[in-house]
Amino acid sequence: MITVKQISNGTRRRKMHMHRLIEEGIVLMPGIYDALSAAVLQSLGFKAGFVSGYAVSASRLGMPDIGLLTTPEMADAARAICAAAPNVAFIIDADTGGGNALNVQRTVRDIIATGAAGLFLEDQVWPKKCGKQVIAADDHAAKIAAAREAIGDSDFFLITRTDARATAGGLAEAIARANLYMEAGTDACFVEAPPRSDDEMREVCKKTNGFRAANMLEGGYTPLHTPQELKEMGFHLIVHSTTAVYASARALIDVLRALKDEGSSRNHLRKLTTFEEFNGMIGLKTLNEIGARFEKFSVPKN
Ligand SMILES: C[C@@](O)(CC(=O)O)C(=O)O
Ligand SMILES: [Mg+2]
Repeated sequence: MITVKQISNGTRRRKMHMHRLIEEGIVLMPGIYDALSAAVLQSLGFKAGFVSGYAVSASRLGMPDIGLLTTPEMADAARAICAAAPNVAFIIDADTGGGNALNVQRTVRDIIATGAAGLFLEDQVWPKKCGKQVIAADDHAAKIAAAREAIGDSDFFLITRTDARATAGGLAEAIARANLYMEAGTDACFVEAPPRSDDEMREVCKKTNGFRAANMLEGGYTPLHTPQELKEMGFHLIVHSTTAVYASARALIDVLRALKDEGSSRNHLRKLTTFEEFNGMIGLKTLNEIGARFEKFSVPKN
């Protein structure tokens, strides 16, 4: 097992929250996209979650993930999400960080201020193109160094994603980039776009240094695996970026179609949460208790 000490270079010195979660076991991070999906995640006891650009773009803009969602919009979403589920460590999908090294530093500071535990920074050309293109490896390494500088002493975890697998350089280029980015100061790498077989996934783990993330994208090229299987391959973090947003869309389509067709929801109540379950999930009881304490409050008289 890789230890924090082994992957630390001179600029990263202390154990962060995410390092502790990794040491407890492989970290499963469902992708969520708003305060409600974050509250569901927390109510189920997840310790970590991923704020997916794909899902936030869909839920906030009703648009595909093609670079239309802006970095401040993502920070705003992250703020609401972190406030709704303070017990969960969230990694925010910061895409390319909004531009050059200066934009990246501003993005890092903005995202730290949301209360998030870390972010993803990818080497794609911005705005994203159909057919992936990546910026020069050294330019992205410079953005990582800039992000590391902005992180400073904050308890904040940096995951760098490379999309070079889908370009002419293929898997070898993606692996070389992942290792360069580790040298530049990232905490973990994520070779995306994607490892297309178990053999490629194992090769990524064998040939890259540091912590590794895998993305389990339903309907994608990468085979879907359990946490145990991914751990045995050598991964440390698992992102399920689309599971929750696809599940929500499925549930909405099914129940609203039934309502449209039948004019009533009465035959479909099992597909809905109950009033009690829903209120419990968003903390009504606790908030009522706090409210009641202050209703009875009076300043003690000497
Ligand atoms: C992880 C992702 O970036 C989707 C992807 O490109 O694989 C997201 O936004 O959830
Ligand atoms: Mg994304």
